[in-house]
Amino acid sequence: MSTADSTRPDPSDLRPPAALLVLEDGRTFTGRAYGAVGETFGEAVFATGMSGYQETLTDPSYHRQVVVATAPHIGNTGWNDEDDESGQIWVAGYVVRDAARVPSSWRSRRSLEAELAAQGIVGVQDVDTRALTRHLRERGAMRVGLSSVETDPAALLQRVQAAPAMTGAHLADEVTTRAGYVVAAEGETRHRVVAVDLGIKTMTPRQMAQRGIEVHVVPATATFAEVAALRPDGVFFSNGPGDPAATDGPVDLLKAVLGAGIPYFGICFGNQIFGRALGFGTYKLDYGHRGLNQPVMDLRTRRVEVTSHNHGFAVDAPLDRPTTTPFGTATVSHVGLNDQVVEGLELRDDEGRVLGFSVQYHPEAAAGPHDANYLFDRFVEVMARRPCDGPRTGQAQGTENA
Ligand SMILES: NC(=O)CC[C@H](N)C(=O)O
Repeated sequence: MSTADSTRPDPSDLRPPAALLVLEDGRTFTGRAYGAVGETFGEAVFATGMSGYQETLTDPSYHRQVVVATAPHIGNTGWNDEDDESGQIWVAGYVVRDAARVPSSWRSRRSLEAELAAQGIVGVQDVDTRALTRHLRERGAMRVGLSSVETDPAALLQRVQAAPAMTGAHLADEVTTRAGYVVAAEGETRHRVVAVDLGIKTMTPRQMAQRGIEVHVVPATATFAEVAALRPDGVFFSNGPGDPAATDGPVDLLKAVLGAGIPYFGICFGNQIFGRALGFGTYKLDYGHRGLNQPVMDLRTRRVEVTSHNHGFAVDAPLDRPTTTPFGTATVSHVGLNDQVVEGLELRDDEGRVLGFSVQYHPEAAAGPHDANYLFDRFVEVMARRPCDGPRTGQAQGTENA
Protein backbone atom coordinates (compact mmCIF):
# COMPACT_ATOMS: atom_id res chain seq x y z
CA MET A 1 0.00 0.00 0.00
CA SER A 2 1.27 3.44 -0.87
CA THR A 3 2.44 5.52 2.05
CA ALA A 4 2.27 8.65 -0.06
CA ASP A 5 -1.53 8.86 0.05
CA SER A 6 -1.84 12.41 1.38
CA THR A 7 -5.64 12.13 1.70
CA ARG A 8 -5.34 9.55 4.48
CA PRO A 9 -4.94 11.07 7.93
CA ASP A 10 -2.04 10.00 10.07
CA PRO A 11 -3.70 7.51 12.54
CA SER A 12 -2.00 9.23 15.48
CA ASP A 13 -3.99 12.40 14.70
CA LEU A 14 -7.23 10.49 15.28
CA ARG A 15 -6.33 9.51 18.81
CA PRO A 16 -7.81 11.53 21.65
CA PRO A 17 -5.48 14.13 23.19
CA ALA A 18 -3.03 13.02 25.87
CA ALA A 19 -4.33 13.39 29.43
CA LEU A 20 -2.80 13.61 32.90
CA LEU A 21 -4.03 12.19 36.19
CA VAL A 22 -2.31 13.70 39.23
CA LEU A 23 -3.05 12.56 42.80
CA GLU A 24 -2.67 14.90 45.73
CA ASP A 25 0.45 13.05 46.91
CA GLY A 26 2.08 13.78 43.54
CA ARG A 27 1.74 10.34 41.96
CA THR A 28 1.08 10.88 38.28
CA PHE A 29 -0.48 8.66 35.61
CA THR A 30 -0.83 9.33 31.92
CA GLY A 31 -3.56 8.37 29.49
CA ARG A 32 -5.79 9.83 26.83
CA ALA A 33 -8.90 12.00 27.00
CA TYR A 34 -12.18 10.13 27.38
CA GLY A 35 -15.50 11.97 27.15
CA ALA A 36 -15.17 15.74 27.46
CA VAL A 37 -11.77 17.35 26.90
CA GLY A 38 -10.95 19.63 29.84
CA GLU A 39 -9.99 19.52 33.49
CA THR A 40 -11.70 18.29 36.64
CA PHE A 41 -11.03 17.68 40.33
CA GLY A 42 -12.53 15.46 43.00
CA GLU A 43 -11.88 12.66 45.45
CA ALA A 44 -10.33 9.63 43.71
CA VAL A 45 -12.19 6.43 44.61
CA PHE A 46 -12.24 3.02 42.96
CA ALA A 47 -15.36 1.00 42.17
CA THR A 48 -15.03 -2.73 41.62
CA GLY A 49 -18.34 -3.55 39.88
CA MET A 50 -17.83 -5.56 36.69
CA SER A 51 -21.08 -4.13 35.33
CA GLY A 52 -23.50 -1.31 36.10
CA TYR A 53 -21.41 1.70 35.08
CA GLN A 54 -24.49 3.65 33.97
CA GLU A 55 -26.07 3.30 37.43
CA THR A 56 -22.76 4.22 39.08
CA LEU A 57 -22.18 7.33 36.98
CA THR A 58 -25.73 8.63 37.60
CA ASP A 59 -25.76 7.87 41.36
CA PRO A 60 -25.84 11.30 43.13
CA SER A 61 -23.73 9.82 45.97
CA TYR A 62 -20.73 10.13 43.62
CA HIS A 63 -21.05 13.92 43.39
CA ARG A 64 -17.52 15.42 43.65
CA GLN A 65 -15.84 12.02 43.27
CA VAL A 66 -13.63 10.87 40.41
CA VAL A 67 -14.43 7.20 39.92
CA VAL A 68 -11.77 4.71 38.85
CA ALA A 69 -13.28 1.56 37.30
CA THR A 70 -11.29 -1.55 38.23
CA ALA A 71 -13.11 -3.54 35.54
CA PRO A 72 -10.60 -3.30 32.69
CA HIS A 73 -13.03 -2.92 29.80
CA ILE A 74 -15.70 -0.24 30.14
CA GLY A 75 -18.46 0.92 27.81
CA ASN A 76 -19.27 -2.44 26.18
CA THR A 77 -23.02 -2.04 26.57
CA GLY A 78 -23.14 1.65 25.67
CA TRP A 79 -25.71 4.00 27.21
CA ASN A 80 -29.43 3.27 27.34
CA ASP A 81 -32.59 5.20 28.22
CA GLU A 82 -33.61 2.97 31.15
CA ASP A 83 -30.78 2.59 33.68
CA ASP A 84 -30.18 6.17 34.88
CA GLU A 85 -30.43 6.45 38.67
CA SER A 86 -31.05 10.22 38.44
CA GLY A 87 -31.43 12.89 35.76
CA GLN A 88 -27.71 13.33 35.06
CA ILE A 89 -24.19 11.97 35.46
CA TRP A 90 -22.90 13.04 38.88
CA VAL A 91 -19.31 11.80 39.00
CA ALA A 92 -16.73 14.59 38.80
CA GLY A 93 -14.59 12.48 36.45
CA TYR A 94 -14.15 8.94 35.16
CA VAL A 95 -10.99 6.85 34.80
CA VAL A 96 -10.88 3.65 32.77
CA ARG A 97 -8.30 1.26 31.40
CA ASP A 98 -9.68 0.17 28.05
CA ALA A 99 -12.71 1.99 26.64
CA ALA A 100 -14.95 0.00 24.31
CA ARG A 101 -14.67 1.34 20.76
CA VAL A 102 -17.99 -0.14 19.63
CA PRO A 103 -20.82 -0.64 22.14
CA SER A 104 -23.07 -3.62 21.68
CA SER A 105 -26.46 -4.06 23.36
CA TRP A 106 -30.01 -4.12 22.07
CA ARG A 107 -30.79 -1.39 24.62
CA SER A 108 -27.87 0.90 23.77
CA ARG A 109 -28.82 4.29 22.31
CA ARG A 110 -25.35 5.86 22.14
CA SER A 111 -21.82 5.18 23.34
CA LEU A 112 -20.72 5.85 26.92
CA GLU A 113 -18.04 8.19 25.58
CA ALA A 114 -20.63 10.22 23.62
CA GLU A 115 -22.78 10.52 26.75
CA LEU A 116 -19.80 11.61 28.89
CA ALA A 117 -18.91 14.23 26.28
CA ALA A 118 -22.53 15.42 25.93
CA GLN A 119 -22.77 15.92 29.69
CA GLY A 120 -19.35 17.60 29.89
CA ILE A 121 -17.79 14.86 32.04
CA VAL A 122 -14.00 14.77 31.78
CA GLY A 123 -12.51 11.28 31.75
CA VAL A 124 -9.21 9.57 31.10
CA GLN A 125 -8.70 6.25 29.33
CA ASP A 126 -5.64 4.04 28.85
CA VAL A 127 -4.71 4.50 32.52
CA ASP A 128 -2.98 1.73 34.45
CA THR A 129 -6.03 1.41 36.71
CA ARG A 130 -4.60 -1.60 38.53
CA ALA A 131 -1.57 0.38 39.74
CA LEU A 132 -3.80 3.36 40.53
CA THR A 133 -6.20 1.20 42.59
CA ARG A 134 -3.33 -0.41 44.50
CA HIS A 135 -2.03 3.06 45.28
CA LEU A 136 -5.43 4.21 46.60
CA ARG A 137 -5.75 0.99 48.65
CA GLU A 138 -2.39 1.62 50.27
CA ARG A 139 -2.56 5.40 50.71
CA GLY A 140 -6.34 5.88 50.98
CA ALA A 141 -8.82 7.88 48.95
CA MET A 142 -7.38 11.29 48.10
CA ARG A 143 -7.95 14.29 45.88
CA VAL A 144 -7.12 14.00 42.20
CA GLY A 145 -7.03 16.13 39.09
CA LEU A 146 -7.67 14.94 35.53
CA SER A 147 -6.65 17.15 32.64
CA SER A 148 -6.49 16.84 28.88
CA VAL A 149 -5.52 20.52 28.54
CA GLU A 150 -2.63 20.81 31.03
CA THR A 151 0.72 19.24 30.15
CA ASP A 152 2.66 20.12 33.30
CA PRO A 153 2.00 17.71 36.21
CA ALA A 154 3.44 20.18 38.75
CA ALA A 155 0.97 22.87 37.70
CA LEU A 156 -1.93 20.40 37.91
CA LEU A 157 -0.72 19.17 41.32
CA GLN A 158 -0.96 22.71 42.67
CA ARG A 159 -4.61 22.91 41.62
CA VAL A 160 -5.32 19.43 43.06
CA GLN A 161 -3.95 20.51 46.41
CA ALA A 162 -6.16 23.61 46.36
CA ALA A 163 -9.34 21.60 45.64
CA PRO A 164 -11.81 20.94 48.50
CA ALA A 165 -11.51 17.66 50.46
CA MET A 166 -14.39 15.24 51.04
CA THR A 167 -14.00 15.30 54.82
CA GLY A 168 -16.23 18.05 56.14
CA ALA A 169 -18.14 18.45 52.85
CA HIS A 170 -21.88 19.11 53.16
CA LEU A 171 -23.21 18.16 49.73
CA ALA A 172 -26.80 16.92 50.10
CA ASP A 173 -28.23 20.36 49.37
CA GLU A 174 -26.37 20.38 46.02
CA VAL A 175 -28.03 17.20 44.73
CA THR A 176 -31.47 17.17 46.35
CA THR A 177 -34.69 17.82 44.44
CA ARG A 178 -35.77 21.47 44.41
CA ALA A 179 -39.47 20.59 44.73
CA GLY A 180 -41.25 17.62 46.25
CA TYR A 181 -42.88 14.98 44.01
CA VAL A 182 -44.91 11.80 44.43
CA VAL A 183 -44.19 8.29 43.15
CA ALA A 184 -47.54 6.50 43.13
CA ALA A 185 -47.96 3.04 44.62
CA GLU A 186 -48.35 0.20 42.14
CA GLY A 187 -51.71 -1.44 42.79
CA GLU A 188 -53.45 -0.78 46.07
CA THR A 189 -51.91 1.95 48.26
CA ARG A 190 -51.02 0.36 51.58
CA HIS A 191 -48.77 3.00 53.13
CA ARG A 192 -47.60 6.56 52.65
CA VAL A 193 -43.90 7.28 53.13
CA VAL A 194 -42.01 10.56 53.12
CA ALA A 195 -38.61 10.00 51.49
CA VAL A 196 -36.06 12.68 52.32
CA ASP A 197 -33.90 13.12 49.21
CA LEU A 198 -30.26 13.43 50.22
CA GLY A 199 -29.30 12.20 46.73
CA ILE A 200 -31.94 9.53 46.12
CA LYS A 201 -31.58 6.92 43.38
CA THR A 202 -34.53 6.25 41.05
CA MET A 203 -34.72 2.59 41.99
CA THR A 204 -35.45 3.31 45.67
CA PRO A 205 -38.95 4.83 45.38
CA ARG A 206 -39.64 2.28 42.66
CA GLN A 207 -38.87 -0.58 45.07
CA MET A 208 -41.24 0.98 47.61
CA ALA A 209 -43.97 1.65 45.02
CA GLN A 210 -43.84 -2.01 44.01
CA ARG A 211 -44.82 -2.85 47.60
CA GLY A 212 -47.87 -0.62 47.69
CA ILE A 213 -46.11 2.42 49.14
CA GLU A 214 -47.01 5.92 47.94
CA VAL A 215 -43.70 7.80 48.15
CA HIS A 216 -43.60 11.55 48.78
CA VAL A 217 -40.04 12.62 47.94
CA VAL A 218 -39.10 15.87 49.70
CA PRO A 219 -35.97 18.07 49.60
CA ALA A 220 -33.11 17.55 52.07
CA THR A 221 -34.04 20.87 53.65
CA ALA A 222 -37.58 19.76 54.60
CA THR A 223 -38.68 20.65 58.12
CA PHE A 224 -40.38 18.30 60.55
CA ALA A 225 -43.59 20.34 60.18
CA GLU A 226 -43.52 19.77 56.40
CA VAL A 227 -42.86 16.05 56.81
CA ALA A 228 -45.53 15.60 59.50
CA ALA A 229 -48.11 17.54 57.46
CA LEU A 230 -47.99 14.70 54.91
CA ARG A 231 -49.16 12.31 57.67
CA PRO A 232 -46.67 9.56 56.74
CA ASP A 233 -46.83 5.97 57.98
CA GLY A 234 -43.06 5.94 57.73
CA VAL A 235 -40.10 8.16 56.91
CA PHE A 236 -37.15 7.19 54.72
CA PHE A 237 -33.74 8.90 54.33
CA SER A 238 -31.83 8.13 51.12
CA ASN A 239 -28.23 7.65 50.09
CA GLY A 240 -26.26 10.77 49.27
CA PRO A 241 -22.87 12.45 48.86
CA GLY A 242 -20.66 14.13 51.43
CA ASP A 243 -19.53 13.72 55.02
CA PRO A 244 -22.30 12.67 57.43
CA ALA A 245 -20.51 14.57 60.22
CA ALA A 246 -21.11 17.80 58.27
CA THR A 247 -24.79 17.12 57.54
CA ASP A 248 -26.62 18.46 60.61
CA GLY A 249 -30.08 19.53 59.38
CA PRO A 250 -31.22 16.00 58.46
CA VAL A 251 -29.95 14.68 61.83
CA ASP A 252 -32.24 17.14 63.65
CA LEU A 253 -35.13 16.24 61.36
CA LEU A 254 -34.63 12.53 62.03
CA LYS A 255 -34.53 13.09 65.80
CA ALA A 256 -37.93 14.78 65.54
CA VAL A 257 -39.27 11.88 63.43
CA LEU A 258 -38.08 9.29 65.95
CA GLY A 259 -39.34 11.39 68.84
CA ALA A 260 -42.77 11.36 67.21
CA GLY A 261 -42.70 7.56 67.00
CA ILE A 262 -42.80 7.44 63.19
CA PRO A 263 -41.20 4.27 61.72
CA TYR A 264 -37.92 4.89 59.97
CA PHE A 265 -35.88 3.19 57.22
CA GLY A 266 -32.56 4.52 55.91
CA ILE A 267 -30.12 3.51 53.19
CA CYS A 268 -26.39 4.37 53.15
CA PHE A 269 -26.26 8.11 54.00
CA GLY A 270 -29.60 7.39 55.71
CA ASN A 271 -27.76 4.83 57.88
CA GLN A 272 -25.08 7.33 58.81
CA ILE A 273 -27.64 10.05 59.64
CA PHE A 274 -29.57 7.47 61.72
CA GLY A 275 -26.34 6.63 63.55
CA ARG A 276 -25.77 10.30 64.36
CA ALA A 277 -29.40 10.78 65.49
CA LEU A 278 -28.88 7.85 67.88
CA GLY A 279 -25.75 9.49 69.30
CA PHE A 280 -23.04 7.52 67.46
CA GLY A 281 -20.11 9.11 65.68
CA THR A 282 -19.07 8.60 62.06
CA TYR A 283 -15.59 8.31 60.56
CA LYS A 284 -13.90 8.12 57.18
CA LEU A 285 -12.81 4.73 55.89
CA ASP A 286 -9.35 4.57 54.31
CA TYR A 287 -10.61 3.84 50.81
CA GLY A 288 -14.27 2.89 51.29
CA HIS A 289 -16.47 0.16 49.86
CA ARG A 290 -17.64 0.51 46.26
CA GLY A 291 -18.71 -2.58 44.41
CA LEU A 292 -21.39 -5.16 43.81
CA ASN A 293 -20.16 -8.24 45.69
CA GLN A 294 -19.53 -7.23 49.29
CA PRO A 295 -20.43 -9.88 51.89
CA VAL A 296 -22.55 -8.67 54.82
CA MET A 297 -23.89 -10.71 57.74
CA ASP A 298 -27.32 -10.08 59.25
CA LEU A 299 -26.30 -10.57 62.89
CA ARG A 300 -29.80 -11.58 63.96
CA THR A 301 -30.10 -14.49 61.53
CA ARG A 302 -26.35 -15.06 60.82
CA ARG A 303 -27.38 -15.08 57.17
CA VAL A 304 -24.82 -13.68 54.72
CA GLU A 305 -25.95 -11.43 51.87
CA VAL A 306 -23.92 -10.43 48.84
CA THR A 307 -24.53 -6.71 48.53
CA SER A 308 -23.96 -3.55 46.54
CA HIS A 309 -21.88 -0.83 48.28
CA ASN A 310 -20.90 2.77 47.80
CA HIS A 311 -19.64 4.42 50.93
CA GLY A 312 -16.54 6.21 52.13
CA PHE A 313 -17.72 6.93 55.67
CA ALA A 314 -19.10 4.57 58.34
CA VAL A 315 -20.88 4.60 61.70
CA ASP A 316 -18.85 4.05 64.86
CA ALA A 317 -21.10 1.82 67.02
CA PRO A 318 -20.29 -1.17 69.27
CA LEU A 319 -20.80 -4.54 67.56
CA ASP A 320 -21.02 -6.58 70.74
CA ARG A 321 -23.64 -4.82 72.88
CA PRO A 322 -26.80 -2.74 72.62
CA THR A 323 -26.71 1.00 73.24
CA THR A 324 -29.36 2.92 75.16
CA THR A 325 -30.49 6.02 73.26
CA PRO A 326 -33.15 8.69 73.92
CA PHE A 327 -35.41 6.81 71.45
CA GLY A 328 -34.92 3.23 72.66
CA THR A 329 -32.26 0.54 72.36
CA ALA A 330 -30.00 0.55 69.32
CA THR A 331 -28.03 -2.45 68.07
CA VAL A 332 -25.74 -3.10 65.14
CA SER A 333 -27.84 -5.41 62.93
CA HIS A 334 -25.44 -5.99 60.00
CA VAL A 335 -21.67 -6.17 59.71
CA GLY A 336 -19.35 -6.24 56.68
CA LEU A 337 -17.38 -9.48 56.59
CA ASN A 338 -14.35 -8.03 54.79
CA ASP A 339 -13.52 -5.55 57.53
CA GLN A 340 -16.16 -5.69 60.33
CA VAL A 341 -17.53 -2.26 59.42
CA VAL A 342 -21.04 -1.44 60.74
CA GLU A 343 -23.43 -2.14 57.84
CA GLY A 344 -26.79 -1.82 59.59
CA LEU A 345 -28.55 -0.46 62.67
CA GLU A 346 -31.80 -1.29 64.41
CA LEU A 347 -33.73 0.70 67.00
CA ARG A 348 -36.34 -0.89 69.28
CA ASP A 349 -38.64 0.90 71.69
CA ASP A 350 -39.03 -0.02 75.34
CA GLU A 351 -41.58 -2.69 74.42
CA GLY A 352 -39.11 -4.31 72.04
CA ARG A 353 -40.87 -3.20 68.83
CA VAL A 354 -38.77 -1.98 65.91
CA LEU A 355 -39.06 1.80 65.50
CA GLY A 356 -36.34 2.25 62.90
CA PHE A 357 -33.66 0.40 60.95
CA SER A 358 -31.11 1.16 58.28
CA VAL A 359 -28.38 -0.36 56.18
CA GLN A 360 -25.11 1.06 54.94
CA TYR A 361 -25.38 -0.87 51.67
CA HIS A 362 -27.85 -0.78 48.77
CA PRO A 363 -30.91 -3.06 48.87
CA GLU A 364 -32.31 -1.16 45.87
CA ALA A 365 -29.55 -3.01 43.98
CA ALA A 366 -29.03 -0.66 41.05
CA ALA A 367 -26.75 -2.09 40.04
CA GLY A 368 -26.19 -5.15 42.19
CA PRO A 369 -27.43 -8.47 43.51
CA HIS A 370 -30.97 -8.67 44.88
CA ASP A 371 -30.15 -10.50 48.13
CA ALA A 372 -31.16 -7.53 50.28
CA ASN A 373 -34.53 -6.66 48.67
CA TYR A 374 -36.23 -8.14 51.74
CA LEU A 375 -35.41 -4.94 53.62
CA PHE A 376 -38.15 -3.10 51.71
CA ASP A 377 -40.57 -5.81 52.84
CA ARG A 378 -39.33 -5.31 56.39
CA PHE A 379 -40.14 -1.59 56.16
CA VAL A 380 -43.72 -2.50 55.16
CA GLU A 381 -43.94 -4.92 58.13
CA VAL A 382 -42.62 -2.31 60.58
CA MET A 383 -45.16 0.24 59.34
CA ALA A 384 -47.97 -2.33 59.54
CA ARG A 385 -47.07 -3.09 63.16
CA ARG A 386 -46.81 0.59 64.15
CA PRO A 387 -49.79 2.34 62.60
CA CYS A 388 -49.31 6.10 62.72
CA ASP A 389 -52.95 7.10 62.55
CA GLY A 390 -52.90 10.05 64.92
CA PRO A 391 -53.35 13.55 63.53
CA ARG A 392 -50.08 15.09 62.43
CA THR A 393 -50.23 18.76 63.15
CA GLY A 394 -46.62 19.64 62.49
CA GLN A 395 -45.72 19.33 66.14
CA ALA A 396 -43.89 16.32 67.53
CA GLN A 397 -46.58 14.02 68.89
CA GLY A 398 -44.63 12.70 71.85
CA THR A 399 -44.70 8.93 72.08
CA GLU A 400 -48.36 8.32 71.22
CA ASN A 401 -47.47 5.73 68.62
CA ALA A 402 -44.46 4.21 70.27
N1 LIG B 1 -24.01 6.15 48.96
C1 LIG B 1 -24.04 6.92 50.02
O1 LIG B 1 -25.11 7.24 50.57
C2 LIG B 1 -22.73 7.46 50.52
C3 LIG B 1 -22.80 8.07 51.89
C4 LIG B 1 -21.59 8.93 52.22
N2 LIG B 1 -21.51 10.06 51.34
C5 LIG B 1 -20.33 8.09 52.15
O2 LIG B 1 -19.52 8.29 51.29
O3 LIG B 1 -20.13 7.22 52.96
